[in-house]
Amino acid sequence: MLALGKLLELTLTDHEPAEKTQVTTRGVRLRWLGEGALEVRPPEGEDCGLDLLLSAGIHGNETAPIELLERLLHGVANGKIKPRARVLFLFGNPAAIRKGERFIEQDINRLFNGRHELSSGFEALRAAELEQFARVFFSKPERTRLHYDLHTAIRGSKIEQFALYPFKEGRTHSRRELARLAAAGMEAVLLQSKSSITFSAFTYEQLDAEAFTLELGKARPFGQNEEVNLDRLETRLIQLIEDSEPQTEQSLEGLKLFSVAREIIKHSDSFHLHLPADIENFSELSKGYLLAEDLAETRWVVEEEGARIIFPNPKVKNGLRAGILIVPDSGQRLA
Ligand SMILES: O=C(O)CCC(=O)N[C@@H](CCC(=O)O)C(=O)O
Ligand SMILES: [Zn+2]
Repeated sequence: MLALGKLLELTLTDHEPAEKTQVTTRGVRLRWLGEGALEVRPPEGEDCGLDLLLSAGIHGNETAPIELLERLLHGVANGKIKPRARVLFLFGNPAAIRKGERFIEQDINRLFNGRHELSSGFEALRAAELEQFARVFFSKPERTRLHYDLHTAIRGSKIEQFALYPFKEGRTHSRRELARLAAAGMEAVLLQSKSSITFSAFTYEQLDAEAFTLELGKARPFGQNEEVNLDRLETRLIQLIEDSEPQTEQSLEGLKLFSVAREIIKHSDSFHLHLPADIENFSELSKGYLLAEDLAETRWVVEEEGARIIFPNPKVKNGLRAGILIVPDSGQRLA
C-alpha cells in the first residue's frame, strides 16, 4: 500500500513521510499536509463537488472512529474505494492518541472558535492548526461542505449513536442532513441553540459547512471496539466519498430529536454533581431533582418536563461544561 495510506501508522510513530504526495493507480491524489492530516483528491474530471472533512481522535482515547478513518483511508489507497469527493482526513490530537488519553494538558474540543488564542500549550497550537487545515480545505467556492467529527463517549448511553448539530444565529438546521444521519445509523440528534467552542461548531459557524459531532458508542482502547458497530456509518461515508449515496428519504421517522435546555457549567472546585458515577447518557431526570451545587449556593434543579442528562462529568476544569440537560424537540424549526 502507498505510504500515505498509512496515516495512522505515520501518526502513531510521529513520522514525517519522505514523499508528501502520492497518486494511486486509479489517479487519486493523496497529499500529506502535516501531522495527522491527509487530503484526498479524485482524478481529474471525476470530482462530484463535495468537500468532506472527516476528523477523529480529537480525544486521543476514542479509538473506534480512528480505526474507521484508517479503514476508509486504506480503501482509498488500495483502490477499493473510488473517491469522487475531495476528502480531508484529520487525526485531531496525535500526542493524546499516542498516549491513549482524552487529552494531555487540556481538552482540544474546548479550544476552537477563538479559544486557542486565549490559551497556550501544544493543544492550543494544535487547535489553531486544525482550524487552518479546515479553513484551507473549505476555501474553494461553490462546493458542498460537510464535516463529521467522530467521537465516542466516556460512559454508556441509553441511545448509543447520536449527533450534535451546532448552532449559528440566522441559520436553520437541515432536515435533509438529519435524514442522512438517520440513514447512517444515528438514533438521535441534539439540536444546539447557542454558539460553541468545539471543532464542529467552528466549521459550522465560521466555514459554512454542514457540521456534526457524532457520538458512536463507548470509548475503548485500540483493538477492543467489537461492541461499537459502525457498519451503517461506514457504508454511508463510502457512498458519500464515491458519490453513490442512494436518494435519502426526507422522513425523520424513528430519529429522536432533542434540544439543549441548559448547559451545566462547573464554576469552582466546590462543584458537586448529584448523579451516580455510572449513570448513562440520556438518563431521565424528574422535575425537582437537585442535579448539582456549586459555590455561592448555586443550585441546579431540574425544572424541565422530560429532561435527560448527557455528558455528565464533574472532573472538567472550572469554567467548562460539566453536563448538558436536554429535552425532547418537536423539530418544528427545521428547514
Ligand atoms: O462522554 C463525554 O462526556 C464526552 C464525549 C465527547 O467527547 N463529546 C464531545 C461533544 C462535542 C460537542 O458538544 O459537539 C465533547 O465533549 O467534546
Ligand atoms: Zn470525544
